[in-house]
Amino acid sequence: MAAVTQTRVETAPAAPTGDPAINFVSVHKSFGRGLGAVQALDGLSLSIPRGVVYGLLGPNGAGKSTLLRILAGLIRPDRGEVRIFGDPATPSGRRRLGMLIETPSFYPFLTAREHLRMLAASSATSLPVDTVLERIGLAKAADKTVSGFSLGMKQRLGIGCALVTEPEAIILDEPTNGLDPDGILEMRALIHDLVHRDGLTVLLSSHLLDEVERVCDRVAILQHGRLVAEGAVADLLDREGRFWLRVDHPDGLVTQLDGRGQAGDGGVYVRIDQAEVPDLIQSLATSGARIHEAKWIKPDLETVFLWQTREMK
Ligand SMILES: Nc1ncnc2c1ncn2[C@@H]1O[C@H](COP(=O)(O)OP(=O)(O)OP(=O)(O)O)[C@@H](O)[C@H]1O
Repeated sequence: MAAVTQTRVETAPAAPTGDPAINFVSVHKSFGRGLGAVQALDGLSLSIPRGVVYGLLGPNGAGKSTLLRILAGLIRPDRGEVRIFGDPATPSGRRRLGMLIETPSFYPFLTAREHLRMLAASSATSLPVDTVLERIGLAKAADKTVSGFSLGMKQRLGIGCALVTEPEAIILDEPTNGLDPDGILEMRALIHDLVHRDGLTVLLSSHLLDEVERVCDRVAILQHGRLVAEGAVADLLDREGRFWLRVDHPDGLVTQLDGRGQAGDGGVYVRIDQAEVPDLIQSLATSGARIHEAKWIKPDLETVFLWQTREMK
C-alpha cells in the first residue's frame, strides 16, 4: 500500500476571524490498562472554526464519539487540552455549546412546546419558545404530543432542546441516523440554516458521507485516534484527485511510480498533482509504455474517505 502523508488543506471557506469555536490540542485518551488498553485518541489536534458546518468522519472505532464525549465533559482526556471559543473547557464554557450526542428521550405524553417550556424554565434563557419552535420547523406540531412524532421530528426537537440555552455552537452525534429521506432533507436544511442564517457553528459526526459532502463546509477524517485528512470539502476533493491509467503492464507501472501508484479497476491510480499530469504522460511515452486510457478522477467524499482510511490500515 502507498505510504500516506497527512493531508491538510490550508484554505478555509471564508474563515471567520477570532478564536476557533473549538480547539483540541494533543488530546490523548485510552481505555483499559496493560495489554488490553485501547488508544481511542492518540494526540489528536483539531481546530473547528466559527460559523461553519464541520463534519467529523472516521470508520468504526476511529475515536469520534470519544472526542465528542470529551468535549461534552462526559469523560476526561488522559492528556491534552480542549478549548471552547478560546477558553479552557470548563462547565461554564460548555454552556456556550448545545449538545445532542446521545439519542434524545422525551416524555411521550408531553407536547413539543411543553418540553421546551420545561427546559426554558430551568435555564435563564430569554429566547421565546415560539422562536425555537419556528427554528426547528415544529411550529405547526408544537401542541402535539411527542408520542406521535416521527424520528426526524424527535431529532429536531432534540436540537430545539439544545437551542433553548442560546448556544453559539451545536454538537450533533449522527444527526441523520435512522432518518428517512424526508427526515434527512429536513435535518440538512435545519443544520444549514443554523449556521448560514443564524450564525452558529455546528460540529457533527456522521457515517453518511454523501450527506456530509452536501451539508458540511469542512471535514476531518479520523483513523485510529489520529487525524488523517482535514480541510474544506471542496479543497479536499480537488487535492485528493487521482490520475488513472490503463496500460499494458500495470504492475510494472506501479513499481516504476515508486509508491505513488496503486493498482485498481484494471489500471493504475497515480497520486499526483493535476499540474504534473503532462510530464507523467510524456515520461511514460518516452519509456515505451502503451497507454490505452487515461483520465483525471475527481473523487467524491466517500472515495476520499476510503482511499485515506484503507491506505492507513
Ligand atoms: N468506555 C469505553 N471502554 C472501553 N473502550 C472504549 C470505550 N469507549 C470507546 N472505546 C474504544 O475506543 C475506540 C474509539 O471508540 P469511539 O466510540 O470513540 O469510536 P467512533 O469513531 O465513535 O466509532 P463508531 O463510529 O463505531 O461510533 C474503540 O476502539 C472503542 O472500542
